[in-house]
Parts: sequence; C-alpha cells; structure tokens
Amino acid sequence: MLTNVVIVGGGTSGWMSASYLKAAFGDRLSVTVLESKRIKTIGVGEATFSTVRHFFDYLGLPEHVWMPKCNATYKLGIRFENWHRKGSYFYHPFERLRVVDGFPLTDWWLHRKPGNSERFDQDVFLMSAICDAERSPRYMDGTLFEQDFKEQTDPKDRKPERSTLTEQDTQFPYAYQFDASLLADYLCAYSTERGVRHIEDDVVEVARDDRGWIGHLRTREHGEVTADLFIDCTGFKGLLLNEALEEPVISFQDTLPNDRAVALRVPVDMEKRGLRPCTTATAQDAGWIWTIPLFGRIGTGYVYASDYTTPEEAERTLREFVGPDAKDVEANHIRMRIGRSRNAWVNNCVAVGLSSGFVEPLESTGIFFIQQGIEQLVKHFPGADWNPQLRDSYNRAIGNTIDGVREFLVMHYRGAGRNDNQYWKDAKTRALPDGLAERLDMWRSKLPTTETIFPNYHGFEPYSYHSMLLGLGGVDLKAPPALALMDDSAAQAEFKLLRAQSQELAKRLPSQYEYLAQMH
Ligand SMILES: Cc1cc2nc3c(=O)[nH]c(=O)nc-3n(C[C@H](O)[C@H](O)[C@H](O)COP(=O)(O)OP(=O)(O)OC[C@H]3O[C@@H](n4cnc5c(N)ncnc54)[C@H](O)[C@@H]3O)c2cc1C
Ligand SMILES: N[C@H](Cc1c[nH]c2cc(Cl)ccc12)C(=O)O
Repeated sequence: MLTNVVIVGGGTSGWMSASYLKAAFGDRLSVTVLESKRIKTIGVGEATFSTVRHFFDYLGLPEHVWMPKCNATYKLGIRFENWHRKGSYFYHPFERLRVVDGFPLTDWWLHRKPGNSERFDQDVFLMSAICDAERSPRYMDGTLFEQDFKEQTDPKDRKPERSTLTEQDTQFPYAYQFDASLLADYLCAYSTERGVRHIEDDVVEVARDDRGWIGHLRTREHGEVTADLFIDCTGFKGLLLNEALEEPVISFQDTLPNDRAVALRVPVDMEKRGLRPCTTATAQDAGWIWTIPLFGRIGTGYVYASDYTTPEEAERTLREFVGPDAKDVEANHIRMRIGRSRNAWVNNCVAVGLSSGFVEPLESTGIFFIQQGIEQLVKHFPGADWNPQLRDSYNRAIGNTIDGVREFLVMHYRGAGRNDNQYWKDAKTRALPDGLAERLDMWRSKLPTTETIFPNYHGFEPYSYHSMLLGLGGVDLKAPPALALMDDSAAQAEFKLLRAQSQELAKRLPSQYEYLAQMH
C-alpha cells in the first residue's frame, strides 16, 4: 500500500487536500504539506457550491464551528445583474424546479407568464424573494426554512453523513462564502492537530527518476523530500505536473477570453449596508465584477479580457464601482490560466486546484473542482501496483467535470442578451466547445433535461441551465406545444402558491446579518 503523501502548496487546495486525506485515511497515511512562505497564495476564492457542505461534514465540522472563524456568510445563489440588459437582474439559486402535470414551472412560464410578470425567477424559485429581502435561510433557533431538504430539528445535533458530490440526491438550499485565507489557516490547524506534517520551505528542484516519475523534491532548507505520491497544489504554475513532468495544459482561451482579474478586500459596515445572502455578478464592458459579502468585509473583483481593456482601466472601473469604501485598499492584479491540464494525474503526481484546471469564477467552481479532485482521489487511491485503470478513470472524471463547467460558462456569454459593445457582440460569434451548438439548438425547442445537458458529471443540473437561459435573455426559447392543449390552471395555481410562500418567508425569516451576528 502507499503510505506517504507529500502535498506541495498551502493554499485552499493544499489544505483542503491535507485535511480530507487525513479524515479519510487517518494514521494509516502519512501526509505532509510543503509550502513556501515566500510565494503568496492566490488570495481569492470565496464563494462555493452548496455541495461544499459534504466536505465539512466529512471532516466532522458543523457550520457553527467553522463559519465564525472564516467570516463566512450564506450564499443562496448568484444574482446576475446587467447580463440581459443594463438595469436587469435575476437569480441562479440552489433550488430545483417544481413540476406540474409533468412539465417544470419554467415550461409553464414560457407558455403563459403569471400576471405578465417579467421576472421568471421570482415566479419559479422561492429563493429570489428571500435574496431580495436579504434574509437568512435559517430562523433564529437554527431551523432551516421549509424546503424539500429535511433536517433534524436542531442542526447542531445533526449527525453529518460522510457523503460525496456524486451521491448528491437532494438539493440543499444554500452554499457559503468565506475568507479563503482564514479557511486555509483553519484547515492547517485542523490538519496539523491530526498529524499532518507542515514544512514551510521552497521546493527548488523536482528530481525525476529513470522512469520519469518524481524521485524526490529538493528544498531550500530541508534537504530532499520523498513520497509515494506527490500532490501538486502549487497553483497556476503547476510546478510538479506541468513544469517538472511537462504535462501540457489545454487552453480554453478561444472560448472564454477573460484572462485577468483585479481584486479588492473592502471593509464594510454590515449593520448599515446589510448582508446580502448571495454573490453578485455584475456584467461590465469587458467582463464582470463579483461582489461577495463576508462577515465584516466584501470580496470584490473585476474579471476581464486583456484583449478588450487594460489592468489600469479595469482597476479604475472596479474602484468606481465599489465607491469611497475602496479608497486606500490595495488592488491584487491576477493573471488567470484558463484551461486544464490534459491529465491531472501523471505517474506518481496528482494536481489538485488551479494546477489541475480553472475557469473564471462566474459560477464559483474553483473550490468545487478541488473538492471533486480530492473526493475522486480517495475513490481512486492507488495501490502498490499503480493500476493504470484507476489513474485513467480518475483523469476522465476530472477532465469531464472541468469540460462540462467550461461549456456551461460559455453558454452564459453566448446566451447573454447584452450586445451593446464589441466585447458582447464578439461573445455571440466566438467559437463554441464541441457539442454546445447542437445542444443550444435543442434547447431552443425544448428546455434542457438530464438527457440534453453536458452528458458527464460536472456539478450542474438542468434547473441551472433553465435559470441561466431564461435569465440571460439572449436565446429564443419556446414552450412545449403540448401546453397549448392542456389546462394550465394547476400551473397558475402553483405560481400563486409559490409567490405567497416566498413572500411569507421573506417576512418571517430573520435578516442574514441578524442571524449570523448571534454566531459571532
Ligand atoms: C480571480 C479569481 C477569483 C476566484 N473566485 C473563486 C470563487 O469565488 N469560488 C471558488 O470556488 N474559487 C474561486 N477561485 C479559485 C480559487 O481561488 C482557487 O481554486 C483556490 O484558491 C485554490 O488555489 P490553489 O491552492 O490551487 O493555488 P494557490 O492559492 O495559488 O496556492 C499555491 C501554493 O503553492 C505554493 N508554492 C508555489 N510554488 C512553490 C514552491 N516552489 N515551493 C513551495 N511551495 C510553493 C504557494 O506558496 C502557495 O501556498 C478564484 C480564482 C481567481 C483567480
Ligand atoms: N451541485 C449544485 C450546483 C449548483 C446548483 N445551483 C447553483 C447555483 C450556483 Cl450560484 C452555483 C452552483 C449551483 C449545487 O451546488 O447545489
């Protein structure tokens, strides 16, 4: 059996990997994290999927324990502003669609909008009104608001089951937003308390043996470091996988041109400003700005294409967007490597995190990729025979997940109603990943189903495609002809019920600030 793993990198992926492997294998596996104190982590990466709760459950960490330590808040979805047209917005929530007479409410909405509404998301999702009212998804006693996800009465007593992403069968109604550096620190303490060895040093050479595998790492102050398995968490540089083992990177730049970002960490007065329970993605002239409310500050940044604007202009745009609170805050300019390693696992090296692959954070997928990478590594963990079937199956799973998310993001640009400048006009004519043109043709006639979205696991379900296609407004969508032959009174009644339920919840739930303040 393999018993010794060395992780290079102490960012979110390094410490998520270390803590998860320790939780999985206990003392039967020796885990070391080797991280440079000279080379900074990327310093961003704060919004997540709802399924990240499986990661914390696997570590036995209930939210009331880790959230206050990471200035975490709830994320009920993403609010997309100015993507259809300037001044418009809609939500992409963590909420499956109700079905009436065999058709999702989105089909019924295309057939006949209730009261000629223009906000499909308010008519088909409970979450929209809750987000608009900046409510918490939990009542002050911790009870989760009514959803199809049932929890035991007191979440503090809930026994977390150790499930993984691909076993997700219910839709949990929220995700988290947290300070990535505080999370890495928290997981570092969690890991080292459980026996993970932590070396603060630089890898100065990756030595390969005569098979071309990694023989050892040479460090600046701790000599040679050996392992059975090396995990490359060195970020975009891919020190072990891409540089030392020369595994190529497949670029997505031809379909996703945003290759830069500029980020700010802005302290805010939450009591005065409120605490919106969602991430906001605001379309701009050459990309989009993220706003992630944390407890005590916001994380914000402009993701843009260097072919359409400059770092200086992007920073100016971001500071103007944030306003006076951004004064004296230092900007973090980032070059993004958009694409993925051809294989995440080569010989005795597995890349997790940015070194494995990355697409712009429009749907908060970076940490989801890390979680998928680690979960699949445990499921495919190699034996002493290094069975290539395990490695190949792992590489297929990771490649499919990243490719599926890439396609979903390209759809955001192809489907956006905006065409008011060259950046948005080019988004309509740019190359598409294989298969997306055909799928878009299908969706124009029939909204996405499990059979017609990207065929392999990539984290998104049909309702996410519905939410984006109806919200973005740039793709002509049709209701199924069958609905013209059916009585739609049950659907109209469901619209009425949902609207009443969402307004009642928006009234009864506490504000997010009120709920989280009691945790601190
Ligand atoms: C602009 C932007 C916004 C993002 N927003 C989100 C988001 O909202 N949600 C989300 O899920 N993801 C997001 N991401 C992705 C997220 O930031 C990353 O997935 C996450 O931070 C993981 O980064 P990492 O640990 O792989 O790399 P890094 O954070 O870059 O860490 C690399 C580590 O390797 C170490 N290292 C490098 N070279 C050496 C060496 N020679 N010797 C020793 N150590 C070395 C460094 O010291 C560092 O500790 C975003 C990414 C970007 C660029
Ligand atoms: N696996 C899903 C992915 C998902 C569903 N809805 C959203 C909304 C946003 Cl903003 C990001 C991801 C998803 C989950 O996490 O529930």
